[in-house]
Amino acid sequence: MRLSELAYETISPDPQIDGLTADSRAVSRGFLFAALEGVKSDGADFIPQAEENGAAAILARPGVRSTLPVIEDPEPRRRLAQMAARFYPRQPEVVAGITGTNGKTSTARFAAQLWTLLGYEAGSMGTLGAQSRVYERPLAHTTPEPVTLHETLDAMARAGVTHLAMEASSHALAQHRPDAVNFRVAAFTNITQDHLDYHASFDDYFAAKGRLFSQLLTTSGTAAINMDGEGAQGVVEIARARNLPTIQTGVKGRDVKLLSCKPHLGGLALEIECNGYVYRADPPLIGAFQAENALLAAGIVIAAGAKPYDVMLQLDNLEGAPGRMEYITEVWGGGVYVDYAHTPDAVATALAAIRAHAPGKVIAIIGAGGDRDRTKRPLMGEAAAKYADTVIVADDNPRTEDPAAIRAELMKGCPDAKNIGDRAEAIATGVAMLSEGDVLLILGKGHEAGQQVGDEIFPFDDASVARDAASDRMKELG
Ligand SMILES: CC(=O)N[C@H]1[C@@H](OP(=O)(O)OP(=O)(O)OC[C@H]2O[C@@H](n3ccc(=O)[nH]c3=O)[C@H](O)[C@@H]2O)O[C@H](CO)[C@@H](O)[C@@H]1O[C@H](C)C(=O)N[C@@H](C)C(=O)N[C@H](CCC(=O)O)C(=O)O
Ligand SMILES: Nc1ncnc2c1ncn2[C@@H]1O[C@H](COP(=O)(O)OP(=O)(O)OP(=O)(O)O)[C@@H](O)[C@H]1O
Ligand SMILES: N[C@H](CCC[C@H](N)C(=O)O)C(=O)O
Ligand SMILES: [Mg+2]
Repeated sequence: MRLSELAYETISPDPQIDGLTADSRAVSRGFLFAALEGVKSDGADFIPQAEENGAAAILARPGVRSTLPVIEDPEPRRRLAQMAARFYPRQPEVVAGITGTNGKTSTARFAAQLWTLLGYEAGSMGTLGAQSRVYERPLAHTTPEPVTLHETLDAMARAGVTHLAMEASSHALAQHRPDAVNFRVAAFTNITQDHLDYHASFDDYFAAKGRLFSQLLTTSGTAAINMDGEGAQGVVEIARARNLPTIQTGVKGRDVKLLSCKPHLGGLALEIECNGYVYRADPPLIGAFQAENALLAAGIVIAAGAKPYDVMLQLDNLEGAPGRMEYITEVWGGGVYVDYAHTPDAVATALAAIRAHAPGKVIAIIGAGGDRDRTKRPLMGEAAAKYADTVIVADDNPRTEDPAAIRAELMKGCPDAKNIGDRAEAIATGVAMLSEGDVLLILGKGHEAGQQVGDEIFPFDDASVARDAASDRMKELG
């Protein structure tokens, strides 16, 4: 493709472009290099390296110099997204974007499952990677940077995926990563505190999420909104200002209304009103909050054109996402579960929810990642102290921070907690406390397969460590 076709402007000379990237280290001969200002460095400083690696053109903010043809744009991130979408032009026919602090991954998986059950070739993209029956790819980000994003969308569409549910993280929305995706549906789970290390204020955080509805959702699109989620009203207002139809779900929902939710040992007994009819469903999902995500997923699928009746009949068949309230093993009549709660609201929600599935004590392991929002740590500790009978504070991806200091910040909210940095030891300690009817809920890492210390990632999987600890404990008990 010529630079002029990629950039949609007349330019001379007009070189052939064979690829594009925002990382000078990934530049090959014939590539366009997008020089972007980041948090740590300025991509413009790497133009000489890109030139040396054989770049054919540069995209940069006005005033940046190079010996190569330069496409100047005051919003180079958005322009890169548009170029990536031209370079990798295919997208699944229906793409639903899902934003919110908690529940994106679960909702994306549920929507993809519902579409698949209805006979569509469907997929999901997000924290668990790009997944579908016909195409899979691991991803480093929940919402990848635009080149990887459009390469993946293109590959999925070529493989036959027609319906895709993808997570849109607030970082991605603030950085215009998904700006060139054709969103037919935009969905909102909730907004509570997270990522205040990156967004200057809570209002900024909401504004980033709001972009999905105010700017990225197409004018013929529909907003699906979990009305029980914090912040839902703000999203309804954005949709109203654009005259966009909404599908409102949840107890407070108008279109897919939750009449009752009764958690039992193996799942959730739901009563739902939709389109004038009442439906009963009993999906094997743990945690009443999963009903919000399941109904929002139903709202997405209905917004994309499926018949409400067909969708409602499939809710029984939903399966939880890996690492989200996932049952792992049993010890002495007590259950061990793994969950991905890493915000104050998620810790509170997950622990409150597990009670309904646990007649005995609730033991929680919590941790908080390094190089992330520090102000959420004591609040996570407080939530754990409030909703669990016993709390153990353990390490969770300390990254470049001092793990003991992170734990001390968590402990401010739960001073009576046990402080056990080593995560395997913390899990073994939790397992040893279990008796009949109790639950150990290991929070924060969910599906993750590693513990990041400094720049190194050591293999670590909560589920398999818990299984080993449980089998050791059972041997010990004879
Ligand atoms: C805060 C954030 O989102 N940072 C992302 C951002 O980094 P940055 O702006 O700091 O980049 P930088 O290091 O300053 O570099 C600026 C530019 O120079 C380029 N560069 C840099 C060095 C070099 O030698 N050559 C070069 O060209 C970089 O590629 C970049 O384009 O751009 C980088 C390149 O695309 C990303 O890898 C990086 O993600 C970091 C690693 C990250 O951890 N991001 C997380 C917080 C994130 O995005 N998370 C959300 C989900 C969060 C959630 O919902 O829970 C996600 O969608 O995954
Ligand atoms: N609707 C909800 N309301 C409150 N908490 C929820 C909800 N759904 C999920 N959670 C909690 O949030 C955790 C993360 O869920 P999930 O992975 O689906 O969210 P996410 O938004 O994709 O998170 P991330 O931003 O890390 O990708 C769950 O493990 C659970 O503890
Ligand atoms: N997407 C989230 C994941 C957090 C998971 C937790 N295990 C941590 O490392 O903080 C983030 O990057 O903030
Ligand atoms: Mg996610």
